[in-house]
Amino acid sequence: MDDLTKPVDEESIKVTMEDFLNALYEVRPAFGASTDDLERCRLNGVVDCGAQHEHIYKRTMLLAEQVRVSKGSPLVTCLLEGPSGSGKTAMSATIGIDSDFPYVKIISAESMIGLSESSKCAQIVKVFEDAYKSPLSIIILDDIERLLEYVAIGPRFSNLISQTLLVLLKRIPPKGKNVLVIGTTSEVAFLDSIGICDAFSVTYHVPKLKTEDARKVLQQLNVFSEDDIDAAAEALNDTPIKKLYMVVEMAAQGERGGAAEAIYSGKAKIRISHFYDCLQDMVRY
Ligand SMILES: Nc1ncnc2c1ncn2[C@@H]1O[C@H](COP(=O)(O)OP(=O)(O)OP(=O)(O)O)[C@@H](O)[C@H]1O
Repeated sequence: MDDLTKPVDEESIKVTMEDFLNALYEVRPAFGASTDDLERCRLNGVVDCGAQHEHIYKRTMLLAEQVRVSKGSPLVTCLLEGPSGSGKTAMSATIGIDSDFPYVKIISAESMIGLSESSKCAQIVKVFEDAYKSPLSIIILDDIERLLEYVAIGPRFSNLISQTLLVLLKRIPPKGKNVLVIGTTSEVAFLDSIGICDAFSVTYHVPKLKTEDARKVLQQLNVFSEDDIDAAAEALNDTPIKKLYMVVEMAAQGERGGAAEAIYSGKAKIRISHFYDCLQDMVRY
């Protein structure tokens, strides 16, 4: 409004349904399980990745159950460590969703990009403070080494964030508030060296897939013919689930591209020779 002497056009200052909806989506509640964030960590859905993954999932769900009924230990902390791409974040997100806890938040480096060290600390503390207001909470500290700004050369990391995490991992929540903290890392030796591993009550190793695990995943994806599935699984021995998805997706495009739809709808299958070629291309990714 440039000219304040003009009569007010009432139509233009009315709040419309569109304004209301925009505001509603803009203001995100601090509480509640952030299901969208969690779902984004498992865009491929969830497939059965074999016995070891299943075992860790069950054990961590038991910890969530322990937190739910606990009177005496309001804080349980669990570290999932393993090679990059082995499925640690997806598993934590699945536990966050399946636990049905009223407050589930994931703290990741992506959500704090560009922030200063002290702002990151403040944000991490805020998530814990919010959790202390809910009777049951899960906090996922994703890729702890990245939260700590760890660089292998040096090695360098943020001592401020590391000290903050150490305090939070040991701070007992207020009476009647129970918290499960799940941390993930692919740099367990580094976390051990700065005492963060010791701050967790339990640590589980999330491994790469073995031949039989890869076979299970490939069977569920249903993109190879029965004759080729064993050979493909054999070639994928000791592969992280992330790499398996990547190579299958590449191979599903076909040699000339455009084959993915037919393959994922079950009308065609991936040619094993093309699959080997794609795998070879990904010696390191
Ligand atoms: N059980 C599963 N079913 C289907 N897809 C999965 C499963 N586990 C992991 N994935 C997929 O594999 C990819 C890598 O998983 P994720 O990010 O959880 O690995 P990570 O171990 O946390 O990796 P990083 O250490 O690099 O963070 C993701 O795209 C995820 O969707």
